[in-house]
Amino acid sequence: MIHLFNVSKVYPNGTVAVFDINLRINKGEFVFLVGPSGAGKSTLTRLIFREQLPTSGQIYFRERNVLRLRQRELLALRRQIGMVFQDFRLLPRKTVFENVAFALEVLGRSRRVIREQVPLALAQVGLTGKEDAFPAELSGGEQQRVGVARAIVKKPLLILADEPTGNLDPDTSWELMELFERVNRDGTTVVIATHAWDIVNRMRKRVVALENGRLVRDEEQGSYSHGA
Ligand SMILES: Nc1ncnc2c1ncn2[C@@H]1O[C@H](COP(=O)(O)OP(=O)(O)OP(=O)(O)O)[C@@H](O)[C@H]1O
Repeated sequence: MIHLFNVSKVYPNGTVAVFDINLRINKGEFVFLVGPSGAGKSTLTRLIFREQLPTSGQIYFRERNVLRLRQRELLALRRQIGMVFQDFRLLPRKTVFENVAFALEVLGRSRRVIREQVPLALAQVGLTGKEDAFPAELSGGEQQRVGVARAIVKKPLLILADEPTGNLDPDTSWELMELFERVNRDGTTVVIATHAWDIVNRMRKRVVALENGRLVRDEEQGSYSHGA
């Protein structure tokens, strides 16, 4: 599904954020992208979402070269990827329902589809009954579940989460991981950038480790040592 060939990213200030990465992620996989702060995890997720362009190398999403997409194809790519962020990025003046609905509105979905799909997504993340609440009225864990509902409501092929538990306590983090696991069991590919080593070690999933922008380890049922 995702294929990176010799991908490097050098920011304009000269920082080499990602260096010569080769990586293949297949449909249906659950992958943790780990590494210390500054290792290049966020940059890699931004490259896959094509929010950033690599300085060199090639990136394919479903056999399409994402560097050669026209505007329409770029929108199609983003429709197939649900992003989840550390800081939730909810719209504060919109309710839970409206936040999730917005993801479909920007895709031009009809009101009928929105009325049908938003409650389903909210039920999937366990937020039925919270439709009319505003983000500030929710706990961090609930806000992140809205973030996940917003990502899954588009029925993406891939969920790309950047440090999704960074603002959550351990119990809430676990609940979120169980949610990602359920989404993955239903067939969605899940890639999570994190330095939550305790969660990674308990989940026993594929672990791709970055250090100083380099891919240093790629293991099935991998682990991540504390402080690494
Ligand atoms: N827009 C930018 N301009 C210049 N340098 C950047 C930019 N974004 C990131 N960097 C640098 O690139 C390197 C990789 O950063 P990145 O955010 O990808 O790492 P990370 O592994 O996600 O870190 P963290 O866990 O702290 O989020 C770091 O040295 C960072 O300072």
